[in-house]
Amino acid sequence: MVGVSPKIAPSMLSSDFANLAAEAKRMIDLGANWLHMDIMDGHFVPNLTIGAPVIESLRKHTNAYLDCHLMVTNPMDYVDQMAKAGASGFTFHVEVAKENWQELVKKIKSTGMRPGVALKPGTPVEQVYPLVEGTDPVEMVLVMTVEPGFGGQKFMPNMMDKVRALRNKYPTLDIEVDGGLGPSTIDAAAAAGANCIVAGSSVFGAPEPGDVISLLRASVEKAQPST
Ligand SMILES: O=C(CO)[C@H](O)[C@H](O)COP(=O)(O)O
Ligand SMILES: [Fe+2]
Repeated sequence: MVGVSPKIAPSMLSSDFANLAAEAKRMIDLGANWLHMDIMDGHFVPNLTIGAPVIESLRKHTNAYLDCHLMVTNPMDYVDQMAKAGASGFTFHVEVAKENWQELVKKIKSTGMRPGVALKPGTPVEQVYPLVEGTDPVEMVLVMTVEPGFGGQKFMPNMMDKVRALRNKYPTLDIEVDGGLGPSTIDAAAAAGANCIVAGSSVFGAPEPGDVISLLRASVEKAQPST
């Protein structure tokens, strides 16, 4: 398998929001590649988290890649504000972009952010193929391995069929998995071909978060030795 490099992305949803800058620095110092930022609007999902003002505040304290996962009903409304705030990646959900994904991807790219598309557990993987193959393709697919909305849920192993299908079709695509990833589930995700690993509760809840980050990376490297 032609692999792509591992990116370990602690989900800051599980961090201490009152100390976000320090938590971000701690994760990067422990070896994280990206910081995963969960933006929720209380409408697309039944939870409300952070938005552009928090990204803007955090950006003043870190140069890290901010991997923003937009769980919102109207992603187009967020592009300019997230770009201005300093987001690095902008991953929207395919379920709310069936009509306007081409325009949306173009707009994300025009701001300099990196476009990605996410899909919920109930969404067939075929729905994202046109977005990967378009003239303005997305650069990452995020496969949700829990129902979006909350951290700390149980990994859904049957989502690995989607990851395998994507990896077989797109050997160099960044494929991210999000939800319930940790030491007991990473091998399944890595073997299926995921290279971008989001992990919230398993990292922040560990006595030694750095050990979990290293273990996640080692599993991806072992499964994809060409990286
Ligand atoms: O998008 C998300 C929830 O919708 C989070 O990124 C995800 O749940 C990470 O948390 P954990 O690793 O604890 O499952
Ligand atoms: Fe997420």
